[in-house]
Amino acid sequence: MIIIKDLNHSFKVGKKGKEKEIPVLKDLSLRINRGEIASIVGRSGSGKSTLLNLISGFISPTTGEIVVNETNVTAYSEKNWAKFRLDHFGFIFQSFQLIPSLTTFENVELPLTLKGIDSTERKTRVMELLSRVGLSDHAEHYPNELSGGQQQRVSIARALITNPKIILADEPTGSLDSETEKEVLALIKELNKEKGITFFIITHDEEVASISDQQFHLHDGVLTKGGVLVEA
Ligand SMILES: Nc1ncnc2c1ncn2[C@@H]1O[C@H](COP(=O)(O)OP(=O)(O)OP(=O)(O)O)[C@@H](O)[C@H]1O
Repeated sequence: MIIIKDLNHSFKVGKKGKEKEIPVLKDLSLRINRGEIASIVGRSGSGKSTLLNLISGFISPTTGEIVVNETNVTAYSEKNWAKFRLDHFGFIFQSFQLIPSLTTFENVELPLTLKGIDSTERKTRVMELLSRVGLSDHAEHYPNELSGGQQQRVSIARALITNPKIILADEPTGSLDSETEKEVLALIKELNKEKGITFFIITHDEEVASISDQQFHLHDGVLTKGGVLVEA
């Protein structure tokens, strides 16, 4: 579950001493319930990535509060965030962000290695998940030996391998043709149903938004659809 209360975010731009504050997110409140697919739709520059970066602690809000899975993370240090992120979130990106020098197996295995899981358990979990996303036969392939849709399946497996409760996805089908997009969206929907994972998806695309239980529209940093009054 993600709760955002009265969030404002400004960036400082310009030369030192002459900085200007540019407000990017304005009085934003929203609630994403456990197990739902929520999407945020908005034009380029509306503040979608900024919102995702705030929810995942890569930047801190100017004012307001962020609560993730019952934890108020607003004032978390980078050290706290690093652990929290690994325990609570999986990430999917438009450009897949697989490590080119690692095989499919190794890319999916990496978050488990970072968490200190032993190699026997890693192998079992990775192979189980590769089978679930239909890539058991491609475990030894490198990213450049896979199609775009297959690469996105690897990155979905990598996002799921630590059993996070929340997946944050930034334009997950933005690099895919429309057939492959449909397959990846169907997989996201199935995984959401099977595992009860919450998905928060940034998109330009109404097709992606259409698989969502809840849609937010962001326009120039203001929620024009889906904003709620969140109780203090
Ligand atoms: N680090 C930064 N410093 C200054 N301004 C920034 C920074 N990051 C983003 N911005 C500004 O904040 C606004 C929102 O950017 P953001 O990347 O959140 O939009 P977006 O909706 O994700 O766009 P896109 O769909 O193109 O990725 C833009 O005007 C951008 O120039």
